[in-house]
Amino acid sequence: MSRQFFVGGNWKMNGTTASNEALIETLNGAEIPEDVDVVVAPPAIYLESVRKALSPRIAVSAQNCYHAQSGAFTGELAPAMLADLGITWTLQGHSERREYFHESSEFVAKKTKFAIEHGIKVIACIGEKLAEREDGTTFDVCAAQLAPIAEALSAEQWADVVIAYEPVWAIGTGKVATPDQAQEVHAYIRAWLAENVSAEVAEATRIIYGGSVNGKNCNELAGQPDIDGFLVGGASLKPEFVNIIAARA
Ligand SMILES: CCCS(=O)(=O)CCC(=O)O
Repeated sequence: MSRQFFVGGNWKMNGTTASNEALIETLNGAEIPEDVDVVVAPPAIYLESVRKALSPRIAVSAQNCYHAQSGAFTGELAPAMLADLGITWTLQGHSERREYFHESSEFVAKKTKFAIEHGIKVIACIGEKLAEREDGTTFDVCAAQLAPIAEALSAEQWADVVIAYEPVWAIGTGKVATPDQAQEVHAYIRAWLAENVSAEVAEATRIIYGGSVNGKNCNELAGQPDIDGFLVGGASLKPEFVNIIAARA
């Protein structure tokens, strides 16, 4: 089976109305290959304006959303609100939320399931810290982060999931995993899915790489058999994001 390439841009906590307008103009003018799904994830405050201004060829994602549709959850947003704005994706479990907001893998799984049950697809982020890689526990960490998600979802719900592998030591550092390093973990993740979910889910699920992807390293990474795309940070805020989208083409 060939999996549709997937390129996400995580704007994180960046942007102004002026810089967003300039980036959207670039993206709206870009020729996007038919065999690539493209999603951008602006900060929550800009979701509505970005959705309204951006070509429908590009989907829009939240960077997080809660496991409730309303209630006393100050600062959170609900899947229903995303759907109301035409937002079709959300990130879940980004390492910065695990680190700074102490999100457990069980909490990430609960939010992932709730989002999918309410019509929002999920980019589920997993990945090891530098110390865990140096200790040789990368696979154990990824397995521990995947297990609650596998426990929570039905096989059918995996159709609404993209897994983003993010070696935390490569995020925003300029250090990028080598293609071999990334491929090794992606292959492990796919094998883990085959063993713990199903062969069909393992084959169909996009596993994308995130961690200092840019216009220079994207092609070699895209050539790896189990790298089905990217979740791009800083470079997604620049015109070079268009080159990264075309990496597979
Ligand atoms: C899988 C998450 C990757 S991300 O969204 O943090 C972008 C990576 C980077 O900033 O280098």
